Amino acid sequence: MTELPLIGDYSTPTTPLSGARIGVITFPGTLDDVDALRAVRLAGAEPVSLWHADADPQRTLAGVDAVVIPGGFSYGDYLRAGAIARFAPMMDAVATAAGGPEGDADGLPVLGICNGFQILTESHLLPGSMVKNDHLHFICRDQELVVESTDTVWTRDFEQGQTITVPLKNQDGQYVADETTLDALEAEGRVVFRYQGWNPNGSRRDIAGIANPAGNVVGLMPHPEHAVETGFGPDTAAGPRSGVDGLGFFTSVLTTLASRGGHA
Ligand SMILES: NC(=O)CC[C@H](N)C(=O)O
Repeated sequence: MTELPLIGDYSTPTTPLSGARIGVITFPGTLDDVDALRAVRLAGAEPVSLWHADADPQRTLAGVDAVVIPGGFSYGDYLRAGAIARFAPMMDAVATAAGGPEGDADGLPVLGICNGFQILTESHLLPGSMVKNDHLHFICRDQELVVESTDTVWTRDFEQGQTITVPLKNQDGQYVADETTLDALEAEGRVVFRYQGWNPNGSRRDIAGIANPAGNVVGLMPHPEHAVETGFGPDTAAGPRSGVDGLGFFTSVLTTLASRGGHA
């Protein structure tokens, strides 16, 4: 029987280190930071834990090449999911390093997963908003997504039109925006993922994930960091829990960083 690495041990050296350092922000109420750190390590980068209330966030961010804002219930989802976390000192520094709402193709790559996506919309780094699922229930399932855009730093290792399967688990997963914003997202190729087969939460135009104008900031509701390791991902034809489609997010950013010609 194949021996599996320990859950929670995100430092297990299964892949050579690329030299890149990728930070994962923890807020009070974050749940998925350890899985995100492990995904970073499995993709071949050095995982770096970041604290939301870091006393010198600019300096800390200068030491990482990219940032993941993970899932969970930051501040208990009080007020609205992500609405309090957006005021964290680390988020101010992330907004600046990422280039503000327009972004910066050479700026800090930022991936917001689920609660991280909610924090990015609340921070106005991505347009629109997340509201309660239309059926008003928490949902937890493996979800098929279509990759609509590979023109972002987090999706370039995928193929346009590719179907991937990653877990989805949330209560506030319905993506909403006004028609003008939705039309602009479509026209600018910034709809990065759409739900396939079934819209699990009533999201406008089946949108599961979007990018900022520069493509360095991406947010999505499903959880790629839970589909990076055989034995723990979604079921596939290759066997139970064998899905590793989420790994492409983390290798994509490494491809981007390598093409920039260096790391922090
Ligand atoms: N897994 C998550 O990050 C989901 C939590 C999120 N706050 C929600 O809408 O339920």
